[in-house]
Amino acid sequence: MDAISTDNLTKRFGDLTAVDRLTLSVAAGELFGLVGSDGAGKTTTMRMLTGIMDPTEGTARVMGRHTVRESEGLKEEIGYMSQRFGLYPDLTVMENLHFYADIYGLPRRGRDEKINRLLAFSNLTPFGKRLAGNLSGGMKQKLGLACALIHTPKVLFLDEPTNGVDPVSRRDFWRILYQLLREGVTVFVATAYLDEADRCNRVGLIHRGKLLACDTPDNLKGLMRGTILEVLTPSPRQAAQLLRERLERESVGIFGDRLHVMTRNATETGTAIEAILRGEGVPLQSLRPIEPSLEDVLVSVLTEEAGP
Ligand SMILES: Nc1ncnc2c1ncn2[C@@H]1O[C@H](COP(=O)(O)OP(=O)(O)OP(=O)(O)O)[C@@H](O)[C@H]1O
Repeated sequence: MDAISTDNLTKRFGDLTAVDRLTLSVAAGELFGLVGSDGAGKTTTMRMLTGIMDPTEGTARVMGRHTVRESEGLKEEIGYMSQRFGLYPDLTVMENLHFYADIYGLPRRGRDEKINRLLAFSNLTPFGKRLAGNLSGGMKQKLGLACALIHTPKVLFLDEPTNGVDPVSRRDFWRILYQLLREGVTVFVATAYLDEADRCNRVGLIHRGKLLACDTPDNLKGLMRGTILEVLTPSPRQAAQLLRERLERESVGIFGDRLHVMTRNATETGTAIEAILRGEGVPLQSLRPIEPSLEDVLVSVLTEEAGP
């Protein structure tokens, strides 16, 4: 049985179609990433999958339960960490966990053991008595996760869980997610970070409510039509501006200190890049074709979607 399956799941707000005929399935034990920029429809999808919002059309099932007709039973099966997950800043870490244990009606017997296990699991044991409001961003995130796991859900929904969290805490958070996967939990994570998407078993690219592509990160990279040329120069911004002005069909992105130029004809574009930069006196340190990243794939899929 699939852990999650949707059939033409659609949500409209007036004239706006926030989620547009989304059909996908996620196998039990899978780590699935829903990737898209702000406003793409990730949160709305998640709200429908968790039974918080009814779809306008279409259906979804999670662990076999219909998200509208069986929303009560559904809540026992799932954990949901929303973007503004409800931690109580005036309660301690421990008290927050007890509060969620009460909400989910966890039996008294075994409750302390469960809470201690979750504290250890999320590396929060030394902070049990600290007020949640005084935790760092990364620790708040981990406490939110621990609260979402209090009733041992089979499917975990995470809406941009590491947004605004420092890179070390993000890595830590993902280590915890992998541990959950080993325990057989299915994880459905929405993210705008493409490096996080790369860690998922499968990824769905969503844009303006539509699922544009859905596959393993490697297969998605295989969708790229064309080549990425990596340009290394001490003046990436100036170079990007020049290349955007002069190259007609190619898209130019800045990735840290280097540029990615997406092209259908690597030889011709390579020669053009050299000539443009030389002509303007911009030094070129290196120019080479590279493997596309998921970010390149997203740009390429979106460019095609937008049309010529
Ligand atoms: N309750 C609502 N009423 C009207 N429009 C809404 C509502 N909720 C979301 N939208 C709109 O639906 C679209 C999709 O929003 P959604 O929050 O699902 O996107 P998202 O991919 O999760 O982005 P973000 O990361 O910014 O939350 C947006 O245009 C948003 O403005």
